[in-house]
Amino acid sequence: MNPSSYFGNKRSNAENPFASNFTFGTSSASAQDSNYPQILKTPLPTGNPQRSGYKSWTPQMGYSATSSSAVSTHSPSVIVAVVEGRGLARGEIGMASIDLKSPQIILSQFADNTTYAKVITKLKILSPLEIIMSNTACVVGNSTKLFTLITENFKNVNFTTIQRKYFNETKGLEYIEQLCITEFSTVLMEVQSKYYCLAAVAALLKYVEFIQNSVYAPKSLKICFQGSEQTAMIDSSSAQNLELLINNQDYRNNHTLFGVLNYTKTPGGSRRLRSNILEPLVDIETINMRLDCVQELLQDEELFFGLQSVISRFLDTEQLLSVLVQIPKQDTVNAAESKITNLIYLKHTLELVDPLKIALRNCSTPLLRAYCGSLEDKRFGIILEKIKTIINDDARYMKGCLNMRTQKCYAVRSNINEFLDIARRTYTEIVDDIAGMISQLAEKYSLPLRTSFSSARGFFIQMTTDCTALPNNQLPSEFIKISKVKSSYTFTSADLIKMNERCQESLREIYHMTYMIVCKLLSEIYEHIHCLYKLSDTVSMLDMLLSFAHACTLSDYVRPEFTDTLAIKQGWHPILEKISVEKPIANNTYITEGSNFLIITGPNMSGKSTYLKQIALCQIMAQIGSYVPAEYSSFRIAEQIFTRISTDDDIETNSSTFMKEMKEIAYILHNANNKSLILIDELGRGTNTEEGIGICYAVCEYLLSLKAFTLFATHFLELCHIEVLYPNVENMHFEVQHVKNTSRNKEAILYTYKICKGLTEEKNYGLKAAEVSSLPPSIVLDAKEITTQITRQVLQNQRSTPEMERQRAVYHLATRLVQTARNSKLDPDSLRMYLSNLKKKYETDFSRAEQVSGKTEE
Ligand SMILES: Nc1ncnc2c1ncn2[C@@H]1O[C@H](COP(=O)(O)OP(=O)(O)OP(=O)(O)O)[C@@H](O)[C@H]1O
Repeated sequence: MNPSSYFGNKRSNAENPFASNFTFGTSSASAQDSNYPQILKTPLPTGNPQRSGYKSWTPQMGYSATSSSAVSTHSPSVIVAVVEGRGLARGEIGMASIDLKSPQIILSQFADNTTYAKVITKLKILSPLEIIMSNTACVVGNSTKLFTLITENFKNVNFTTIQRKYFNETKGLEYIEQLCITEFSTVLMEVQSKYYCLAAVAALLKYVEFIQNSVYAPKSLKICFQGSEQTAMIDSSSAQNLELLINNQDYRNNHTLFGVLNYTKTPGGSRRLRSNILEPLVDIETINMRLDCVQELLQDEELFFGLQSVISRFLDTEQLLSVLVQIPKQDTVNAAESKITNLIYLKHTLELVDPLKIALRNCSTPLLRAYCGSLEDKRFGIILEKIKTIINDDARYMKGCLNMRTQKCYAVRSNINEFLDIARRTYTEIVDDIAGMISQLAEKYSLPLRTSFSSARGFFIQMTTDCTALPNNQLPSEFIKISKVKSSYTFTSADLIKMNERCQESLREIYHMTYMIVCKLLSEIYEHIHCLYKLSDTVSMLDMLLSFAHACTLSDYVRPEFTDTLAIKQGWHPILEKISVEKPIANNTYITEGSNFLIITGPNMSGKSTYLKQIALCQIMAQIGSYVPAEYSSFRIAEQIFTRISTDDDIETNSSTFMKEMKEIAYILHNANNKSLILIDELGRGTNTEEGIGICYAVCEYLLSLKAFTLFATHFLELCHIEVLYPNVENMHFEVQHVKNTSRNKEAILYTYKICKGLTEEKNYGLKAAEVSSLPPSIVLDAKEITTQITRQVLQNQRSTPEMERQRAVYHLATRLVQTARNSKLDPDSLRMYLSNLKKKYETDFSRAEQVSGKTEE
């Protein structure tokens, strides 16, 4: 039997019209091989495709192996095809992506603006290994703006251009019809008129099948369509500023939001958490369903520990599926070994379904019940029964390469293939001979020798002793390839090398015969295998929810509510809590539509940036279904979260820091809407004060035209004046205290990290900081004098008139009335009565209030 056909492969090599044209390298160029990231093509060194090393691919080229890996803590395994509409359809984007570790294709199509913010953000979230675009996007001297932007933003990602003809929507539809598993076939209805994502998927699959040197089995892929509306958008620089996944000081440590929440036990759970943090939900019902689960897990210890113990035994189900649904084009030893391993993993995974059901049997929340229900699928039992007819009951996943090698060797039951039984007896004899030979050598030289094994060296000898205990301080000459780590020696002998070779040879035979049996078995169970998609979804979601509950047990988080107000009582910064010995000082936050713009002032180091970040982190935690670090919290769903926060370790020059600031702020202004959460910290610090204030003022005025919730931290006290002009602005500040340092007879600042109403009364705190630094006293004195003069002038200009104050009061009254009317559960008649009573009471102010409230409503 040809193992390649065990899935009933209709798209085999022989039938592939292109097959003869392809010149693939060795199997080392396969993405299944763990070397895959190391063999990529040279990354694009500059934004200019005409000069640089991006590659243009045609099927005739196959896949060349010449390059370095893209560095990332999360090893990239996603390939994305991007295509843009032409002519009138410019700006309409089609995307298709596949994760090589998970057999899932995600399609999307959306309209983007001229900055292509959505495409760039989506790509950043995918953190792709490779991006594929049409060759027409980068015609020499006439590249499209999308191509230029992508190449500029993804300098370390590999680019491949493919002829436009491969972006073929008809082929895309055919691919989906052929490859999508039945459970997800409704995707066809969603995408059949979405030509750009269909075109992208056609190019993507054609390319992936050839670089992988394998085809996907029919009806084997989960294919989903994802518009851009279901999740909140967090652009990549905000994700970086907020340290969602990577710590800005040291990328290796886990002082990030991901680090705070990640108590997942499976790779799938951790991937799910990662993608949720980058794309929080916006649907309150779904978020609340998750929160119900977390609450139940927190209230029911037995459920929590029972579930955690089962989930932690799962392997990477998505990766397993990914390998199971691929049909290798060449039958190599590696392919055989990998299929046998995967069948053992599959058995191990299916054996966990019953324990998982038992752990969930008493749960009550709808989402947990739904996941429990999904485990009732009969196909799990059918597959397991079939596997058990061929595979030994005790064949299971074990840690350690020798253990796993033994499991693979003896996986198939005896008496199924008599030649296999003979080969295994031979293998056992060789292994016994090796052990016997090593104990003889130990006796011969009176040395404490042990048999060891590694996948690279096979069997070798290990000895832990001091060399001075040896005759002449040397090992006997019979031992070769000696290496020493601390007091442990490892070596081999010529005889042992020969025996290892015999061992390998018999193993190859065993693997070959086992592979044949495994392939036949897989062909029988293949029709049922798609239930694993459900299982991997269940496991990764349960793992993430358990992780949220686990994080709550370590700190006093609270369940968030969702209203139209952002109200956090005594909230704290979750990452700061993780890294500091003492619990951070907690603070309140209150932002409503009528008071949606906070200007935050305070001396250096008083806690402004920390406060801003804490709010965004709490918002994200709430929107992914986690509890949040506070005593009480209520959030308005944010459709986008924008931050402009200066990072301390900015190594760029002043001018480029300024340009970065401007780019970031322009991005916010282009994309913010009424449902955004915007955090801006120290805007304009990269230029002189007057210009800085000017820029801040203009930006604030623009943002004030939106109903977005904005927090604006600044050292420019002049900005606080906006509160007088705009009633929806509120000044807040971080309080500090002054204490006498008796030993030095000087005043020192004590940071309270407490936020209070109003603008900071601290003046010249920069000068105070300069005073305690090593700046010469004469310079500090001069600086003080000049500052006093300037401040006097500024304060004079800032004084508000009685009319301004009155307008402010009226506005506040008006907004409060509008809110009361909205929130009240009164029937229309009672409401009218209530308002007319109020009107009588505050006749004059009320008529103004009505005018202003009318304006607000508009
Ligand atoms: N709520 C808090 N509880 C405890 N420590 C805090 C708190 N907020 C801030 N800190 C500590 O104070 C340090 C300075 O805070 P932060 O950077 O937020 O100040 P800042 O006002 O933004 O300063 P600058 O204006 O110089 O940028 C932080 O690194 C943190 O260690």
